[in-house]
Amino acid sequence: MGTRCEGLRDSLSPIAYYEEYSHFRLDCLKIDDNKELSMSANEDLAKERARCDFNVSEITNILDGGIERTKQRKKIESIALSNGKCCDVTPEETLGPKERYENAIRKSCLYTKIVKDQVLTLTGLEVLGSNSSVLRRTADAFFKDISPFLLHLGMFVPTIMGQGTPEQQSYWLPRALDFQIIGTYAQTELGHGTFIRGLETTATYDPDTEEFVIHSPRLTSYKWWAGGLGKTSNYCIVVAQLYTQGKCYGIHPFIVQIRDEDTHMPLPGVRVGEIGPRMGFNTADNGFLGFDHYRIPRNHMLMKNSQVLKDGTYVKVASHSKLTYGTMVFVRVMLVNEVAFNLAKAATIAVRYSAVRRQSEKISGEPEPQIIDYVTQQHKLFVCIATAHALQLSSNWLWKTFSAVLADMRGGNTENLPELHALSSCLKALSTSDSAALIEQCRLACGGHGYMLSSNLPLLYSFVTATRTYEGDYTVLLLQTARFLIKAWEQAESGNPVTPTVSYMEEAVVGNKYKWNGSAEGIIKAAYYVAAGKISSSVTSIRKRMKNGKAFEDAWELTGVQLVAAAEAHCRAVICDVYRKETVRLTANSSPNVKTVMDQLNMLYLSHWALERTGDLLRYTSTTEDDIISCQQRYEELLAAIRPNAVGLVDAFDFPDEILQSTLGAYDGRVYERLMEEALKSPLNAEPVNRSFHQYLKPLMQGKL
Ligand SMILES: CCCCCCCC/C=C\CCCCCCCCCC(=O)SCCNC(=O)CCNC(=O)[C@H](O)C(C)(C)COP(=O)(O)OP(=O)(O)OC[C@H]1O[C@@H](n2cnc3c(N)ncnc32)[C@H](O)[C@@H]1OP(=O)(O)O
Ligand SMILES: Cc1cc2nc3c(=O)[nH]c(=O)nc-3n(C[C@H](O)[C@H](O)[C@H](O)COP(=O)(O)OP(=O)(O)OC[C@H]3O[C@@H](n4cnc5c(N)ncnc54)[C@H](O)[C@@H]3O)c2cc1C
Repeated sequence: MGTRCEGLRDSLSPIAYYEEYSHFRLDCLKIDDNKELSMSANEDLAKERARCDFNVSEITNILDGGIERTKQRKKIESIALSNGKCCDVTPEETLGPKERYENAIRKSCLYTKIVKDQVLTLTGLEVLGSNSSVLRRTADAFFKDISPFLLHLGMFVPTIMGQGTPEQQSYWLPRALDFQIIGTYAQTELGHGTFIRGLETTATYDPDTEEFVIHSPRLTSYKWWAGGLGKTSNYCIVVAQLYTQGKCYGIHPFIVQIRDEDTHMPLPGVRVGEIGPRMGFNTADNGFLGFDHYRIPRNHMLMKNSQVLKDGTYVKVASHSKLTYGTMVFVRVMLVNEVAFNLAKAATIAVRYSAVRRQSEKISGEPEPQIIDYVTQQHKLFVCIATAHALQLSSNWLWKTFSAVLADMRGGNTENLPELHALSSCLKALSTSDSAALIEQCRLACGGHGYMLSSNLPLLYSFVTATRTYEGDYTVLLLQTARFLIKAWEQAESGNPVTPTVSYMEEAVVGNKYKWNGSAEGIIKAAYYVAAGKISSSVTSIRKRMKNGKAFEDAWELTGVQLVAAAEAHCRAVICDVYRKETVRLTANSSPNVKTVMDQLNMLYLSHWALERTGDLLRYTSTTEDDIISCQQRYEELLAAIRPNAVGLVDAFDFPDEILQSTLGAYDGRVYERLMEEALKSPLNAEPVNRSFHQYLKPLMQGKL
């Protein structure tokens, strides 16, 4: 579909290509076969690029984290994409489930080999650290859906790094990084996903043989969901309840071999398979796994945070009881980046398409406008670009926070872990929820063609909507943040110091109402006051319920709706704040027009959320109706100001066509030609008459059924 993919079939024009594969003439489709489908780029998009008034690559560099990082990313992308083998001649989505999986494995091996042979030599292990988002982004040129290797690199390897002792790491990591073994992360069970203390798989230590006995006592204890588990992995991290010397010590991670390294057959005592079709992730062989008194060596328990000695003595090493949850915190941090990237893709597709698509008449008899010229379309799309920026910059900031807390923890200081947990939980919840909703908005903004799988918007949605659930459900994670906020509020009330991300509480506990001021800083402050107001209301409700005789747990449960809203408001204020500060910092030395357009996007995001939350502003601050009216007016002015630069802004995300994989979003804007080219690849078009005609239709139509 992209330029390099076309190279695969360079010698054939689209029509000749179709005829070659379809065995019948295109006149059946009433296309004049003397005319080639247009190969030239769309003129409207060319005009959009000509009118863009800022230097596109400057914004690309900002989003990448600097010019050197852009160069590095482009180098990695060009290595991976240069051989053209990433493309499928037959669209992935037209294959049956088995063929899709096999094709995904073929491409995963191909991509892995490119990474091992060419990318690693360039970057070293950095490719799995600060460059992992580049690796992830480039992988999308190979997979429209998900690679079965995602969990290997995304969770298996990070768990060994985060939970293994140095000896365990030096044994397992070289094998895993060289793909001599492939693993996944099997935590969730049929019966429990959220409440991990309730997991039922057991790991019982037997000092006589110095082994753990892994067992699934009942159906609900079967592991369920792990990506790459069904058919691909031969090892996995199993999270199980640890029993030793007759006592249960709670859940712990174990490395478990599930398949023979040579034959790939499941080992005796292991029952493993794939869980069946799902809304997305259909190339990721998500699996189930059960154990029948299956034995593993003692040193296969990951022992960085706690150990079982040879005689069965349990030793707690870690200074914080939740360090075993470390991989989840890491992945939540990574996911903010992941969804920012997917939203940027959707925005690129929808904005480019909206510049190409013409529909209706603004003024009777006048030429049909580009749909991007409707203010309602701008309202749907520009917030998507702004949110992609907001989440990308918040994700960089969160990554820095995560790295700092990790460094502290290496020195034994876990003081900042609760704040990191609260932040990563709410940022994961909001970023995934916002991105899923906005990707769907992009699909709707593309009308009927957005519904085509070849637009790539449905697949992007089905992937991103899952991120709202996995790695901690939206509501559940916001309730975790709420626990932290309520405690912080009580600290602030009693005059004790609070941590940086909740320092706004110190001023807000006094109870004054904030007077609205429409500047960026004013909106951010108002957002913090809304958060404080909601936290305060939640505290009041809990206290009232307890005064009326409820236990704390019941009062908390009954206040759940308010608590989720409070955590949401807190997180929104943090995103607004970080997005503003990072925009100002990162554009300090930018050219004036880049500064202006980045500021406009930032103001658009802030005004958008102020308008979305007018009820809250009226309730928790001294905002008046006139303030809301002027905010609305400013918002509409921003839509108009951003409009000429919209295509430039999505070009700045710098997605090669191979990564976008979209008929609607390709750089040259040949939307209609690409839609037809893809339609012609449908297996149903491979023959002029389908056999069902003879088998069913004809007998029905002739009354012979
Ligand atoms: C070829 C391909 C190339 C690809 C390139 C690869 C690059 C990879 C890059 C990135 C992509 C990554 C993609 C990965 C895909 C992942 C797929 C999905 C995987 C999964 O879903 S795995 C399963 C995840 N499961 C969950 O998240 C479960 C959610 N539940 C929980 O986390 C917990 O049960 C709970 C937090 C809800 C509750 O825990 P519980 O023990 O019951 O605790 P509480 O009693 O509620 O709280 C006690 C106390 O502890 C605090 N606390 C809880 N959790 C943490 C924590 N993690 N850290 C610190 N503190 C924690 C809690 O707040 C309480 O504190 P308090 O008492 O209030 O002070
Ligand atoms: C595509 C995909 C891939 C996945 N990959 C993996 C993987 O590789 N490895 C792995 O181990 N797992 C994986 N999972 C599982 C995933 O982590 C869980 O599904 C997720 O954590 C949610 O848990 P659950 O399914 O038990 O939902 P539930 O907890 O049953 O949630 C159902 C509803 O109940 C609500 N709820 C639950 N508890 C509470 C509460 N305390 N308070 C208020 N409301 C509550 C939730 O908000 C939700 O609305 C994957 C899931 C998906 C969809």
